[in-house]
Amino acid sequence: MPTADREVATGLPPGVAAAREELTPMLSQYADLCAAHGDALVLFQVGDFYEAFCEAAEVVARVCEVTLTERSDSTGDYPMAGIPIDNAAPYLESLLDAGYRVAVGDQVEDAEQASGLVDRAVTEVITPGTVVEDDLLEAGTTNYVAAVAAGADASETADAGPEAPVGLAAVDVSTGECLVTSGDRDAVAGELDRIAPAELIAGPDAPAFEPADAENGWTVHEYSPDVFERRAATERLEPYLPAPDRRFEADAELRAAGAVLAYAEYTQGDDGPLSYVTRLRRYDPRDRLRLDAAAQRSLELFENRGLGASDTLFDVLDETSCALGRRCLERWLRRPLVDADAIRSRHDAVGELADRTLVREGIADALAAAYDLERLVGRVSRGRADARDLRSLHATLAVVPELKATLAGANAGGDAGGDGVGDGDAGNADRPRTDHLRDLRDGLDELAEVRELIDEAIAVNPPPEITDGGVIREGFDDDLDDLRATEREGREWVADLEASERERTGIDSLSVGHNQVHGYYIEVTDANLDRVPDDYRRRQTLKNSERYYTPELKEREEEIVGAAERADAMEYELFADARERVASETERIQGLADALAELDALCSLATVAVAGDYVRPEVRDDPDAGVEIEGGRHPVVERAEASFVPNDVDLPRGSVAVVTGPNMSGKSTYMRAVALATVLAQTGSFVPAQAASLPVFDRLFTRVGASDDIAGGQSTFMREMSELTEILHDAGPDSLVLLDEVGRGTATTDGRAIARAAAEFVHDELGATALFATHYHGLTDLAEERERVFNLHFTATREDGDVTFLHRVVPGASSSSYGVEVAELAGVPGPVVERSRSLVAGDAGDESPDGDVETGSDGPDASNTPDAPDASTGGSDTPPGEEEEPDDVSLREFLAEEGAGDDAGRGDAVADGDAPAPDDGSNSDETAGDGAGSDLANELRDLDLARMTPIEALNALHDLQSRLDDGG
Ligand SMILES: Nc1ncnc2c1ncn2[C@@H]1O[C@H](COP(=O)(O)OP(=O)(O)OP(=O)(O)O)[C@@H](O)[C@H]1O
Repeated sequence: MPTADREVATGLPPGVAAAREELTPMLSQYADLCAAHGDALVLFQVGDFYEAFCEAAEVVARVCEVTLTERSDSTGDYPMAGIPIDNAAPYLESLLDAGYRVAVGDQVEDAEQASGLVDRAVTEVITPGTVVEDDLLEAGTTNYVAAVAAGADASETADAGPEAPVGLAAVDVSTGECLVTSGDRDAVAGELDRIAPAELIAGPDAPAFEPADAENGWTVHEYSPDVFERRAATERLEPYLPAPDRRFEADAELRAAGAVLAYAEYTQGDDGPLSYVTRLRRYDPRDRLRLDAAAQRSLELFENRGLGASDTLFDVLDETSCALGRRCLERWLRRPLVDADAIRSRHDAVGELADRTLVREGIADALAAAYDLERLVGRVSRGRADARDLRSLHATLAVVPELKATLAGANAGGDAGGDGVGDGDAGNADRPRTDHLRDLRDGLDELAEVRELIDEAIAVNPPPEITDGGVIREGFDDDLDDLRATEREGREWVADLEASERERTGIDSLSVGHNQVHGYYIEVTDANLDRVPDDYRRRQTLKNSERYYTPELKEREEEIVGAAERADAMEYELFADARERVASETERIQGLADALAELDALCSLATVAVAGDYVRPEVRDDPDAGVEIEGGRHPVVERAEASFVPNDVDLPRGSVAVVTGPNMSGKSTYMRAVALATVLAQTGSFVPAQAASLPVFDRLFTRVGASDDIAGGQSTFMREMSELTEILHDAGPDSLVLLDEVGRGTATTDGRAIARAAAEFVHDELGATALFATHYHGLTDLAEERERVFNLHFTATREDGDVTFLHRVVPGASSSSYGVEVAELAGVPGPVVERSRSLVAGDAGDESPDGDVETGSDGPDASNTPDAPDASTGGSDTPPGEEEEPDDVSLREFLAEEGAGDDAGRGDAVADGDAPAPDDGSNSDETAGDGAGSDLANELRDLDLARMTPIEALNALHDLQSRLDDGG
């Protein structure tokens, strides 16, 4: 979240306020704008610069790193700082990053035409959530401002608790997209996480919503509470949709929608309704797979947390050709579907595009020429588009006939063979294969009249300015052509003048020129002045020459200048008129933008499916359907791992798979791969597997190891527990739950008890389908006690002390965590590793022999699969919570963790395998040795590792180790 630079208040700078009586007219105008925009920093146009004065100037100078100058006038001396208008974007970005809203005070009349002070007005308030400038917006992303509002009985809402309805509305001011929904506090919090607005304005009685990720979250801004009033909101919405009070289910929705549009209008210069906001889409969060911020983060959908490969799922999926498609794909991935037919329909289209290589490539090539239609049409209807924008719009419209033809080819082609992908362009039947693509093709609006209008009206390579002429194409308007012809002929006449005057006067060095101040002139050197004709009038005297004009030249000049000026003005009018005519088709252009975006997103999914060898999942909407995947892979990790090992998944509905195995063996990767397959399938994508049959889940929960906050100690555990709380409250039979190392943020005994109780609750009470990775091997005996709990584990082999991870999942429970080996692999110093080994040996006795653990006597019982749930497990015999963990296990836990990094070591499991650890006290003393060693052992025992940060623990360990080396 931007750090608001709040040392100096926005609005009227104190220095300007103090001198209010003595201000010059210009500063007085500045003061008025500041006073009217008390929540913003006003940038005030003075010629080619945006200026700020007094304390505001100091802010601009500091934040934008520009020079602070001093201005003197009748007001006195005061600071001033400015940024160039031509290159304002980076400076505006710095101000936004520093937490400011910027009110742009533009000159709104031509300085040359103004009699006296130039009129200025705030034309736009730039805020993080409402920027529309391309330079400040990332291509292909959405940028929302959102509003949250309480319902009609607002005064009661604050006390009404978390169940009271909250309205949420979000608008992307650059494209006009507007979403409206409502739900209880938790549902709205989840939606906010998903929408990820850049800015949030909250109604007077709305609950406070904090972003889950403070770094990338939204800025909360205060805004006038009046706009949240029911009547004000209704009036605000009327220009956007008829009878708004009847269109919204919840009163809170109406208020949120009215408020967010009030704010959006305010930031766009308060010029009335935003004509390009043509659709307010109401939706119910339950119509989409609910993925809260924790799930989005832990599955690394959009943000890489540096735990594995460097990409995100979105990076893997994004093969889009244009910004429209990229934004659409992002929306899809943030909001996967829950309607099985809609999912299948997307799969149909992806399948067809995957099969038709030439068609797919043709579409991708065509779309690569498409500009960001949504943002273009936004600029057109805001009256901000220039001639180049209209040309970009034309280039994008020109793509449509080509796309239609290409798609016609797709539909005319035959079936290339089942659900396999990338089978080529075989066959020639003339029946459309998928309704989805056929509908898309039929819906592509060519907007031929708009395309023709732009083509006829706008010059092919227009200049950036629309006021200086050159933007209207010749032949579009006869009057304009006449004026341009007059101008051209005049210039040609002037061009010929030099030769004719030389001939007439006999002065070979005579020249004809032009400058801004004096216009056209005839220049004669002093040596030839005696030959100057009588009709020459002196215009200017230079050092060695004189400049003249003739009455005819003057007349011609006036003709040229007059024609040029009138032509420029006329061009502007013609341009504005053309722009308005295009703007009147905003809704159709937005419809086309939607279709192009969808086509691009589908093509992207198809390209990824072919390149990544994905398969179309069977989507089952019967309530008993479970997850069945053959040869499943993790779509992101497989790109970084040259030899990724595919694994099968057989997770019946409502079952809980307890996944054990060594550190680094692939447990988390496996569990995430299952969740990602669900997300991909419900997004409409194929999945990385040989075969997959998947149910439609309505919510996906993740609670993944407390590994990302190493200094957090207690608070990390608190967060872990509050995430767990949410799952245990909200998950149900249609939820998929991933629990990864629940309980590891606290002391082993407590953690283990919590893990077990949570697993039991998920199974007994929630009936959710769950994967539960743990190093608490005792949990595996749940499989014996609960009908739908079964064990899976990951294998490793150990030869000559070297551990090899096979990354292969097999039924049954695991025996060892290999925490010490992982610590060694990670480079923990030899003496510490050796000492750990001897401690492990002391604990485990002879029960964890070296060698292949997969098939050894302490290996898992392969029969304990969902098909054979009654088989025995390899888990501990002692129920968790009842067994006192030997104290030195905590040391090993720490060693493994420190050594293997965040995702690796969870060493508690070393003593937690099949073989129960020997009883505590005596063993610890024994392994620690006599004398100094036993003192050290006592000190070790007394360390309260659960309350230490890893760094503190490492220091303590280092100290003990040095004393051991020194003989105590
Ligand atoms: N199926 C696989 N094929 C190849 N490599 C894999 C596979 N699964 C995981 N890996 C590799 O092993 C690493 C560790 O995997 P992962 O984090 O899933 O292990 P883990 O068992 O959850 O570890 P820990 O218990 O220490 O958290 C991954 O980063 C990846 O590089």
